[in-house]
Amino acid sequence: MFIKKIQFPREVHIGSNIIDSTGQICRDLRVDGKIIVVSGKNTYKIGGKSVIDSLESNGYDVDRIQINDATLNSVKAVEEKSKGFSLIIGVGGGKVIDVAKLASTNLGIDFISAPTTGSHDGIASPLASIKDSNGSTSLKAQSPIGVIADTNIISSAPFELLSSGCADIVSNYTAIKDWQLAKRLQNDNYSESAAALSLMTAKLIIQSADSIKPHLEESARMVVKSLISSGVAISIAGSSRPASGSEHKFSHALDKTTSKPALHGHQCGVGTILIMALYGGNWQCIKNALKTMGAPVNAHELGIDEEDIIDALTNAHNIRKERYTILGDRGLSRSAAKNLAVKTGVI
Ligand SMILES: NC(=O)C1=CN([C@@H]2O[C@H](COP(=O)(O)OP(=O)(O)OC[C@H]3O[C@@H](n4cnc5c(N)ncnc54)[C@H](OP(=O)(O)O)[C@@H]3O)[C@@H](O)[C@H]2O)C=CC1
Ligand SMILES: O=C(CO)COP(=O)(O)O
Ligand SMILES: [Zn+2]
Repeated sequence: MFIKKIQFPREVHIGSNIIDSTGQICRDLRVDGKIIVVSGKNTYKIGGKSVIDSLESNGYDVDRIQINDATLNSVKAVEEKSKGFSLIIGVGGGKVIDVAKLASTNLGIDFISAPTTGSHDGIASPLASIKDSNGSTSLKAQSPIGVIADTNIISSAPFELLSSGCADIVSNYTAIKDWQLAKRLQNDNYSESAAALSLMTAKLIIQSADSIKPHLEESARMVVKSLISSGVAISIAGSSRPASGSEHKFSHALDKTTSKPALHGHQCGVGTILIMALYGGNWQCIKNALKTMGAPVNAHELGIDEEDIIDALTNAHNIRKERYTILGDRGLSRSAAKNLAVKTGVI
């Protein structure tokens, strides 16, 4: 019998200074036992410390661990330190949330996601993107039991982090095209509702591009809600397919090739321009929307060498070969990649 399991967060809290209510939220969620807080070097000071203060003032026994990258080594380190704890809270960007999410899954304990940026759509999703020698692997994990998104912290972060989240959502456009193609050519599992939610979220963010402004809590709130909704689409699908296609393969390939990668969402945004052009779609509309949101639209704005863009385009099909996309099994030739990048103004 075919059984499908879909997990969603039980509670989502979005608001100004909501991070200071973490302890009470954990009490309301009936969290019992010791809690460990995972954060990064910057995000400990930005949010981790407030989370710990709030938990301690609500009587919790708390410890913390800092991680620097989203690798299996970091996941192992968190697992080692979290034995005997009943909940992991990830306070940070995508890297921290993915590591905390996967470690909690492996230990069989609960997880709360406390994003300090609106930079990626893994905030509420049940998947973790882990960096490895293949570039990146999307691993099944669990959804958070709760999301605590402090709009004061998120809107105070550098604006590029928020525009990166917007671009990560815009990339749903080409992700869905690839998913539909894989359904037609490979009979891949496809969910109409996940695809519709993912596409609607991308359309809404493009329609609202004008109102996404730096340091405005209302903008942060809108982007976070969209990121959560994109994460829900991922939950329904049970895979990142509604939010990750060949434009993401391009970004993961860039992470491998370039010495100084740009933000995940920004790379995916530029990938979306390129892949939309490959589909013969309205790439100019994608480009204009990204510009309006303040996201990069070319190699120069990404701070990446033009040659690295071509390398990533020609290597992208080798990332996650099992995931069928318009890049097919052979990918782009160097000359085709160059033509595409020149045509779209990416180089
Ligand atoms: N699981 C999923 O479904 C998804 C996962 N991802 C993954 O997420 C990652 C990308 O996330 P992203 O957030 O861009 O990258 P990072 O987590 O690497 O964060 C980028 C930088 O921003 C810093 N930072 C975070 N919050 C703030 C803040 N409020 N103010 C100032 N600096 C801050 C971080 O500090 P610090 O050093 O403290 O961490 C880090 O240096 C990728 O690994 C990607 O693959 C993306 C989409 C979906
Ligand atoms: O980045 C993601 C969705 O935005 C997750 O996708 P991946 O499966 O490509 O890591
Ligand atoms: Zn992404």
